[in-house]
Amino acid sequence: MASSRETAHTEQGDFVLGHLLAVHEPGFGKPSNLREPHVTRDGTRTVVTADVLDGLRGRPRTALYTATDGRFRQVSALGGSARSGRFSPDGRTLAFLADRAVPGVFQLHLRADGDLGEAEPAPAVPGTVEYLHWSPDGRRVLLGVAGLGAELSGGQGSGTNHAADRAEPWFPHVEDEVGDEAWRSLWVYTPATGVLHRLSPEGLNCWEAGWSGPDRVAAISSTAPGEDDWYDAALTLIDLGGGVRTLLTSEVQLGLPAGSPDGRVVAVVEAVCSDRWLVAGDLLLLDVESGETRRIDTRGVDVTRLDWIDDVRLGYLGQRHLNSVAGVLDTTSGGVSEVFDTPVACGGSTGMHTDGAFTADGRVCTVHDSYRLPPQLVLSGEGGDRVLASTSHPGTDHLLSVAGTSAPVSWRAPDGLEIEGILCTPDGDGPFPLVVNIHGGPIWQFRDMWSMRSQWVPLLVARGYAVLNPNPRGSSGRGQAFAGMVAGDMGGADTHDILSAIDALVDRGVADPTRIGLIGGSYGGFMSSWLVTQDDRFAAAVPVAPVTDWRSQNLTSNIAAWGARFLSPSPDDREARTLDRSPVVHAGKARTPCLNVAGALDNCTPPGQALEFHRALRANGVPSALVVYPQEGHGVRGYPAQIDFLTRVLAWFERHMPA
Ligand SMILES: CSCC[C@H](NC=O)C(=O)N[C@@H](Cc1ccccc1)C(=O)O
Repeated sequence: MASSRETAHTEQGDFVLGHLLAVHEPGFGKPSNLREPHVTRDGTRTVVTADVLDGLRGRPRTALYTATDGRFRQVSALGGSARSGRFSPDGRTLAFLADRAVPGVFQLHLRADGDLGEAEPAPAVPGTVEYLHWSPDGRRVLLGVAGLGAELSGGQGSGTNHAADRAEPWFPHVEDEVGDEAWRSLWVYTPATGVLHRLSPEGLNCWEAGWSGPDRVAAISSTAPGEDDWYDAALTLIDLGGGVRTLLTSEVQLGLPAGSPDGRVVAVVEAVCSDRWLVAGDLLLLDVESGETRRIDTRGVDVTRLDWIDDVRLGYLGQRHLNSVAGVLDTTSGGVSEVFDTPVACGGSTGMHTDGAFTADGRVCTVHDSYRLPPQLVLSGEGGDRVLASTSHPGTDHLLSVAGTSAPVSWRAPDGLEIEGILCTPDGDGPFPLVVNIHGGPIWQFRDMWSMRSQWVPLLVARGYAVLNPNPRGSSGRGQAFAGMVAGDMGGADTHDILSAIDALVDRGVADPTRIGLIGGSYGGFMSSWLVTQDDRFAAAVPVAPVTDWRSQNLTSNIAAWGARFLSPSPDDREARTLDRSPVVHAGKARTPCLNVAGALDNCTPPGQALEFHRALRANGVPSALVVYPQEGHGVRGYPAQIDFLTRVLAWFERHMPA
């Protein structure tokens, strides 16, 4: 095992570094993960955001690419990062976000067709632009702007935007009245006049918005800017004069607002959610004049993306069981026709959920990836899939040569409910030592994705471990009733969904019952800590960014109110649940060696959570190590921290349950 002071020069350290270099070095400077696929309505031009690693240091920058003649070509050569490319409705101007002036602070840039020079920056907004949308008439651009003190969601890495980076090292962390920099606002830029103006009024925090006709915007907004306030946000309509009208509130969460080009209908997704911007659920249509709401039958698809093709046709993408689905809804008749239904993850490896954009004739531009398919940009339609360009290179070939294979699996929970997942196995016959990789959220979903979205999965398979990626109740893709089963029962029935998976894989000869391990981040970190207190079969566990004590989590997290409500919807038994679902309270029952990992800058699951469980395990004589990365938030994202983290993960499993 590596010492606490260094990870270099261990066998695992050498292996991890060699593995990462073999996988990434051939791709240095090239597009790797792809997200935000976009296409002109005539289908002739595409743009996509890609991660670009220049070396194993820091975090990847992002760049914009288009696909021509089967290859990716970088769209803009501005320094820094660029993302969120969107063509104007006539396809002639590309708008995108770039942080050329101040790293991490994104501003709007525009490049017109036939313009040989670099893109021109629009006037700067006070903050960083998170997303942009062209108005349906192409005259204006809507900008979603986060103040530099606005909180980031767990999926964004937690912490705040940039205020902390600018402070001197001696400067204290201050929590006081909410300042202007904490808010999210909407701005409108008119390219023809060069005028930029703020649209949303003071006191309205706009999390997400889209146009509703050329003169109004549909927004998900709340009256306070804290991360917890998102869970109660309403759908509002804001006109260009700043007038605000509430269209819809919900018992659960609302997201992905998108108005029809003529402004008569607003589409929105209603879903039970655990994390901001991770929205997968029911499609609702609201008549703006009458306020009448229709729930659309999308045939079991949890909708994750909306794109109006014209005033009547609404394109949507989403997830059904383990598949990605795209369809077109005729909003007049309510009929849907599906464009594809595929086991390939469409944008899942980085974009969290299925994503894509539609052409006028109903084709879909999306990113295909699976455990054995490096991400590629694809245009899909009636004639099948046309691959526009692929991110494969000798490094991805190397990964495929060591990463084994993936397959969908299912099993029955003790109450008879069928649960699904993706099993990754090394070459050869089992039984294998098994690591159960538990996803975060809890409302999210594993699909068959490139690396299963974590470098540790192919790394463990390369060293002889099978890795099960389960979707217990509470996961997306099975409808809102299934997702909602975890609300009010975290660590309840989902515990048995995972234990029954292990029983099934042992029975099937896949897993060796003496070598079962756990790993997971965020909610997956909670479940990894929780499971070792509920069952003694685990040989090793690596909880990352976990919740281990709901009482202190509820006092220190920036999503404390969400946690309390998800523990129990009824305040009456919340106190009892806070105790009996906290791993620290049950640490005396644990026997499993745990490697507890956290980021010092994590506001979502603060590092004290990992510390508490580590100390509680030690107090009970259970082998435990604590690793806190000083520059990381929610999850371990930067290099060289990732090299260190992966080395410690591998060393922990190889020490306690060798393959
Ligand atoms: C993919 S699940 C996303 C929701 C999750 N929140 C809580 O469970 C989350 O924010 N996950 C982040 C951060 C993370 C990654 C790896 C290990 C720990 C945390 C993410 O998956 O990027």
